Amino acid sequence: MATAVELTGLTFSWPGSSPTLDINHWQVAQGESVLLRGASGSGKSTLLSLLAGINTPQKGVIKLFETDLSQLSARQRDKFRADHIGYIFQQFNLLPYLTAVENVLLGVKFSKHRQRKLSQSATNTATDYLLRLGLTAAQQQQPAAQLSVGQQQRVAAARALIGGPELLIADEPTSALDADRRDNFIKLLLELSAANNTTVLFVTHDVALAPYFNTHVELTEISRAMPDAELNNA
Ligand SMILES: Nc1ncnc2c1ncn2[C@@H]1O[C@H](COP(=O)(O)OP(=O)(O)OP(=O)(O)O)[C@@H](O)[C@H]1O
Repeated sequence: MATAVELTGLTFSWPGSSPTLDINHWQVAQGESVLLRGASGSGKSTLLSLLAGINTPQKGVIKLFETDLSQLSARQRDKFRADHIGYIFQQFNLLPYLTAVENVLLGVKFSKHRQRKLSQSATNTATDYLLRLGLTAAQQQQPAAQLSVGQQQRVAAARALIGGPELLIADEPTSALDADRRDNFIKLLLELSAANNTTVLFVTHDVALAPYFNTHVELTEISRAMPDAELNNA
């Protein structure tokens, strides 16, 4: 099976700190759905930011679908991210004055590659995803700032999924959802991902989500670094 993610000899430190991550080797196969767990402060979001090319490691190689990110300029990394990665951030990063639909459309706006993968118009896809995620037609036309936190979370998911990115990175995307909505959300997210052969890396503290994923990884299993005090009892 083709490899989606491959990390080799990777270390990353924030300025003035001991290494947050020290990963000898880790790989994820294409189409796999990975649940990534770890204590608070252990470096999960840091790892995701490296995979998305937002930060770069001091040492080591990050390959995504055979592309070595270190060989790309910052601009090329931005393009690579826009084309191939859907990212659901912990804080969603929606534009507050744009409507829910307009926010979702941002997911394909900067990528011809993702536009070409749409099977219907971008707007129809956006409204279809939002409807399936439980936002009414009226809610879809509201500015993001007027939506509840749980609704914003689902808008962020639709934006990440539109245009079938090869890799979906999700950082605690269910924290604001109640149990019913969370289960529907995760099922739909994985269903849409599987339909597009999207590889999923999903960070959560919620153990109830474990059965939905085919691979479970604890950050300390792949990274030797033991950063700050919060890890002492991990
Ligand atoms: N922008 C930053 N600048 C400096 N240090 C940072 C920055 N972001 C994170 N860190 C540090 O890196 C370490 C790992 O943080 P990170 O956010 O990756 O952990 P996490 O596992 O995602 O935590 P949580 O589960 O609480 O979200 C922490 O010690 C944190 O203080």
